Amino acid sequence: MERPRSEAAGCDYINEHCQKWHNSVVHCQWTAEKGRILRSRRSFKTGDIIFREPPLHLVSEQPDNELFQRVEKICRERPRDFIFGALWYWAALCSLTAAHLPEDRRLPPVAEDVHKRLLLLCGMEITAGEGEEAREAAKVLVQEFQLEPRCQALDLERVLQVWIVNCFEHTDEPLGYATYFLSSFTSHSCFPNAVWHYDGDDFVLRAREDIEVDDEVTLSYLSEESLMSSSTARRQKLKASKHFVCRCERCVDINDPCRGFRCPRCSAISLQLGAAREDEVDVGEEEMASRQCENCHVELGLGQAAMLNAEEKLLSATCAEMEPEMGPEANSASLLRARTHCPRLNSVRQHFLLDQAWDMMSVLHQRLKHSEDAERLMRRRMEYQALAYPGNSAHKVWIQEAYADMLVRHARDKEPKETVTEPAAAKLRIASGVPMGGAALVHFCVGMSSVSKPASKAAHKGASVDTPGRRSRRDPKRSEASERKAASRSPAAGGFLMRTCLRTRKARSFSLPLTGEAAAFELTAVELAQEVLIMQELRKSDLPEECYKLNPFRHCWALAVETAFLFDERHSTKLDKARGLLQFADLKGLSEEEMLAALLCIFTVQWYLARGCSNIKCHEIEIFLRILDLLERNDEFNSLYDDEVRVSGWRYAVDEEVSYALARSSNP
Ligand SMILES: C[S@@+](CC[C@H](N)C(=O)[O-])C[C@H]1O[C@@H](n2cnc3c(N)ncnc32)[C@H](O)[C@@H]1O
Repeated sequence: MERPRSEAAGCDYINEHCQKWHNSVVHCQWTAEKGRILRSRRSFKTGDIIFREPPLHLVSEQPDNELFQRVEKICRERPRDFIFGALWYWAALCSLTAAHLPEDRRLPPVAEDVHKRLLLLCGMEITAGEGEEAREAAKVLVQEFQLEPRCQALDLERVLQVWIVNCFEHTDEPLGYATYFLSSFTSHSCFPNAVWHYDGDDFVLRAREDIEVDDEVTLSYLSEESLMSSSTARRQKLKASKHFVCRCERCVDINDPCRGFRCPRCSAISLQLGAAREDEVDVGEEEMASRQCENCHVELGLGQAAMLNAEEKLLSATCAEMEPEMGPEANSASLLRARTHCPRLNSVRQHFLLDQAWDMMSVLHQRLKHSEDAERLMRRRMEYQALAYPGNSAHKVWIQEAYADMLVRHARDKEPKETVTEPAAAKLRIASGVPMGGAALVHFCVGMSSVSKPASKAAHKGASVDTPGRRSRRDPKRSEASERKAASRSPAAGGFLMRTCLRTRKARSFSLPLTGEAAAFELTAVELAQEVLIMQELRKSDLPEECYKLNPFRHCWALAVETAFLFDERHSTKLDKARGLLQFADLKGLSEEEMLAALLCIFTVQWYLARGCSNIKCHEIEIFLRILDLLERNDEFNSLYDDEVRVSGWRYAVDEEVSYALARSSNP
């Protein structure tokens, strides 16, 4: 009798595993469209941890190991057969069981159950069929390491495929790869409701949007930037790298807000002419000709379709032409050409290629000191992106940050530097919608900490944009560390640095219980203080000299000033409080870390409240209250203040503001 599909696909085993280790928070299910998927068994709020799991298997380069050296040598000598880096093959060799290995066991074996779970990742139990054959590389390695008769080339080929499809880059030096079990059954979506990050070795999956019971849990295999491109472009990318056609809700929508065209007949912007349908990875001219504009309902026709295609190609060529000129030595010839071409593109509208062109054009404009043009293009990018992607997006925030930085830079170019003080700069940032350089922290420290900022095209031509690759076949030569280094040199790298720190050293700080159980609260004042130190780094270049004079809290002071300006009407009170805190710390020897931490929290919460953000129930408030707890218990601190400004007074004020903001957000 044929086994039920779910059992054949290992779903029963996966669900038992999930019950044992993850309290059945998700349920694995077989679907004809996507294979095994995970459905949520409970609801999650944005930022909540869905589950965390340790690696199933970790493998690193071992430059001193003679066996690893042999693999490296073979890779060097036979590049046609060994198309991946040596670590991929080493990982496969290190994934065999004792039963596969020769008696001498010089290769480290894995336990039987680890091997079984590794094979399940690729659905080997389902797919391994007759006619399956190992490739040359596996055959060569089996011979080289004398693995036969215990291990056949096909056995090695299978574990190699497991690594290729399911690998996460884990460490930089030495380069190390990891596989995870449950996480590997999460489907991709171009509108994902989850996001992952590391916490030490653990893989942590968090809600990126609110998730309801029975919702499928998805994450993005594409970079944040790629999520801004058209359904056809996204599908092409996934097809090329992961060999499947995406059927997520954005890809199957008959509207594609990333590939809009102006209808040649009625002039309205149509989002349907270029949207992918069914399993299309491309919408050819003929297919487009048969499409109707959703506004005038007239079929496009071949002639008009050819014109739209020609315009799109011209735009694509213009982008390609500009890209090589984005390095530091760039001249403005490509800008002149782009400026000539782009206005001719009357029909390409609400289109991701335009967004890319504006990106490069704004950088070039900036270099030529055409500040108004540069700003205008950034605003158009923000408009495009607001429509293009419907949810939380790190990419949107990066662009806003870059725009805010640009406004400040331009103001300082125009006026004597000292007149654009930090408070004035803060005001400019407010106008841009992102008042503080660390806005990405506020929005994304929970949900988006796994997402790297792509290196600026202008500063780092050719830097990878699809990072970090979930299951990506990354070029192992380009380590994450080198990308990070490159990106940190770019002008708008602040958010990136911050996220990188969160992801690598500090992810733990943000694994806060959003439910409010103080016992499980893991954040320490020192960890928060580290955050402030990162902020200091980001801000050094921006701060006016006088801010630095207030040693030892100079950067915090500048932050205080800036924050105070976010609350114009309460300016003096906040400033006084900040000053009081600093004096207190200075005189009474409260640890610098605690003070810095308190300040950061206060500012973050204030910022949040000022924006009337409906999400305020989340961790910022908890951090703040926790710090207040610390301070409240400190009698010396309290004795310095009269009743009005005592910590308990602050707590009361925060409670009030929280209720007010909550009421406002539910009653706009
Ligand atoms: C890492 S696996 C996820 C688990 C997989 N469903 C399984 O059963 O092993 C990635 C594979 O899942 C399927 N998949 C994931 N997301 C998909 C999507 N949005 N549309 C179609 N197929 C998808 C594709 O077959 C893809 O190669």
